[in-house]
Amino acid sequence: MSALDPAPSPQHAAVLSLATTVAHKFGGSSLASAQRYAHVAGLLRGRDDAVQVTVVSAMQGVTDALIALGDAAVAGEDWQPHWDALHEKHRTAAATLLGTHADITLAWLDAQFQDLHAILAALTLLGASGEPALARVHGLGEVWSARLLADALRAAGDDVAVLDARNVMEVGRNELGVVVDWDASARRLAAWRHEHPQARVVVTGFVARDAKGAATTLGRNGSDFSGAIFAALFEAAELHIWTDVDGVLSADPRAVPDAVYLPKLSYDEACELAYFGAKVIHPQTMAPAIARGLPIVIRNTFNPAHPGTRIDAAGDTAALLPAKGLSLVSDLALLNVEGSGMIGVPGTAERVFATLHASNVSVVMISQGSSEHSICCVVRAAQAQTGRAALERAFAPELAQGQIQKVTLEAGISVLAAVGDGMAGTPGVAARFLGALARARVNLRAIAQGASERNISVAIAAADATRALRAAHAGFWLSPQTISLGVIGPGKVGAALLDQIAQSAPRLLRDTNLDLRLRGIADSRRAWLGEHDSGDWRAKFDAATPSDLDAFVAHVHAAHLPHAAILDCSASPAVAAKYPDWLAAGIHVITPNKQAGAGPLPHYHAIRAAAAAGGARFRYEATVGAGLPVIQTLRDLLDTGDELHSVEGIFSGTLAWLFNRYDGVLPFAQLVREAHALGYTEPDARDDLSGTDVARKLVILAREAGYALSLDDVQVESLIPPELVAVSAQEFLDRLGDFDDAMRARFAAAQAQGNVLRYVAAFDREGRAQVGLRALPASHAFAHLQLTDNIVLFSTRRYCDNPLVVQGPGAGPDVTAAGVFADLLRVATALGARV
Ligand SMILES: NC(=O)C1=CN([C@@H]2O[C@H](COP(=O)(O)OP(=O)(O)OC[C@H]3O[C@@H](n4cnc5c(N)ncnc54)[C@H](OP(=O)(O)O)[C@@H]3O)[C@@H](O)[C@H]2O)C=CC1
Ligand SMILES: N[C@@H](CC=O)C(=O)O
Repeated sequence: MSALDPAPSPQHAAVLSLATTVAHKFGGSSLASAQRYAHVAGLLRGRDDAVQVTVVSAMQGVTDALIALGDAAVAGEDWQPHWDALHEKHRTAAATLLGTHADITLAWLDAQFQDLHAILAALTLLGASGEPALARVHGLGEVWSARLLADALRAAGDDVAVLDARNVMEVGRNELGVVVDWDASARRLAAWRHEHPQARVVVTGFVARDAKGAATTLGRNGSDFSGAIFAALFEAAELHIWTDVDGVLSADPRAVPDAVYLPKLSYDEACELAYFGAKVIHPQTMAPAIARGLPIVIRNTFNPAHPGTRIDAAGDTAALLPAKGLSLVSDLALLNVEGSGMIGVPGTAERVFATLHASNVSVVMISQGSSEHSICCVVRAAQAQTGRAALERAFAPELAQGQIQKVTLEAGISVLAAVGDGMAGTPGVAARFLGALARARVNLRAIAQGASERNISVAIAAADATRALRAAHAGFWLSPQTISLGVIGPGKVGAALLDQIAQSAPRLLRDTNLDLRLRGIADSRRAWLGEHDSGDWRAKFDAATPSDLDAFVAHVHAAHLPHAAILDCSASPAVAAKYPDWLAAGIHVITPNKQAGAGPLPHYHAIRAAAAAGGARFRYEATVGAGLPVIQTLRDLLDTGDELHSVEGIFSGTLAWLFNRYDGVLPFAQLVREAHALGYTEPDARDDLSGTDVARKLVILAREAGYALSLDDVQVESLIPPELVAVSAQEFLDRLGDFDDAMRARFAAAQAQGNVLRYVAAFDREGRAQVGLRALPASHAFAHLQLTDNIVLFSTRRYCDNPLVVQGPGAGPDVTAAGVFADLLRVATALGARV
């Protein structure tokens, strides 16, 4: 075995090798003040480890202060005030922590600071040539920290040994970083242990010695590495890394507030997540633990009752979901070398990466298609220009010859990675990951998956990063599928919809993992914009402020949320005119407003085209038959290859209700007013009585069946007296009673023939469309409807002898809102929610 072998040899492990030896490592945030040292001491004393080895970082901020002191000394700047401050900080901490037991520690600290003073004075004279002394300075924080913690334990009555790692841990360096000389370190530890057999040992993190015995450090985050090394040297049963979080989360909680805590990870998963910025120890620091199969537990110093995240070889064998977590690296750039001269030529990849290596550019991700036409890699943004310049120099002859067409650099890149042992060998994981990103309209610049199948990484625009992270997190069911909702028109239908959402949202979140997040409500004059839908929407809307529709939609379509939907419950053509833009931007549109489905044909086509191109959904089931599945039934017939022969029925809840109730005695106008009050009519009841609303529904169905029908093509019988066509909606209701005689006469004539009056719509395959009042025999199916019942008869090639019938209540705020809500849930299902 070489002296610099990465794994500790068991025969040279420390003399005390007990299954109950537990190593602990506390970082600077756990040791930020006297109170925290006291807390850590109490935590350690509360454990029943047979042998307890505790590796400590410097007090929070001290290593940075020591580096600054050393730099100031080398630069010949005045370091004395900073030395004073650091000295005072430690004296104060010691005095507060130890109280009446502080004297000896204070004297020791004073001597330590005098030594530091002498080194700094020497560095001031030596300047840049004082590198070894600098390393000594940088590691002093751990020496002081170990003494403070040990003295706190001693003050409480414990027998504690302090191990200065500079006397034991011997390291060298190679191109990949620090290499431990396990044999030498183990020999020294055995000798030290012989002199210090205590069951409690406090060890300085971060610092070590080189082969010549000079002080050195393990570099940034070196204390974690120290923890793993000493856990291995002491042959501990476990290493507990104490930090300020409960454990590892499935994603950065700042970007994904719903990130979940992961109780178990395998070493491989921890390495993948750690590299991508999750709050885990650095992969390199885990190497000694991995080599020995030593479990690492990430724990929270401030919540020691929490079990934390356990990292070991097995990981979470009971995990049900394939992906454990998502991580994101930002501040990256994409370098691409592209050219037909690269195809089939061996050595190009070697040249690309050798060039980047020679320029000290670290490669984060690599992707090459099998055509070999281009090789792209992701690098740190700060190194990107250097990398591109180096590649252009290296490939200058090929660029000049045209064998390589270009070397490009694209800034503003992030890499998102899905990580999990369960991804390996599980078909569909990539589809789920990439599908979630596609539905959130995230464009992928490059993709990489290694043969371990444990990590799939995608390079994306940094601007999409948070949205992508949340979409993928929800796509793997690690967090709820979130849809940002904006409701336009909190009138009768809109209010009912808002009430239904408020009532159902908690259950949907709990049972189906769907997070319907109401973030805006607008009418024609004002809007409430917010972040979350908890609380009474009416109270929120009472506080609405003047707003325009564009600002409202921009808020709802937040970049950080994966999906957005506008629920338009107005009857406004101006709002419907915006649908193509919204759909093109990826916003789903769900509406009972017929102005789009039955509006001008070019506009209708623009809506369809925008939805098809952008991938956003346009759902408008509630426009025909309110909550009844009319459009969906027609779609199902056609999608399965049937042909529409005709459609006929009663499409107006208002008119159905009016003619079901009208008996020639009750004033017709009174019934119209009642229908309006009950919320059956359109905002302007003339839309119903004029037949326009029915004609719109017929146009919507005809268009669904593939006919380019417009409202002008429909033969419409209006029930509006000509005198009331141009008056206001209210005046119409007020004066309609003046014209009751005409309706009474019509009713009497029908009744005399044994008929009933029904307002009927009909369309046939020749494109003939008409709506109007008909006198039908009392035996007719349309004569036996109840209340607001609609009835729609589809005659098709399959349903030719007997039509397919959809029947039920076709108007009213509650049923209409339910139809809109059901459309929203269908969209959510298409987005991956388990509704
Ligand atoms: N009632 C029913 O049974 C059915 C209704 N529908 C459809 O549902 C929709 C709503 O009907 P209903 O709730 O009865 O109507 P209401 O008149 O009760 O509500 C309409 C809402 O839209 C708002 N609104 C109007 N114009 C605009 C605009 N330009 N921008 C933003 N908001 C606007 C209104 O607010 P304000 O004017 O104060 O700004 C009001 O809040 C209609 O399209 C209707 O055809 C569909 C099927 C059945
Ligand atoms: N006013 C309409 C409402 C539904 O579209 C009707 O009465 O049917």
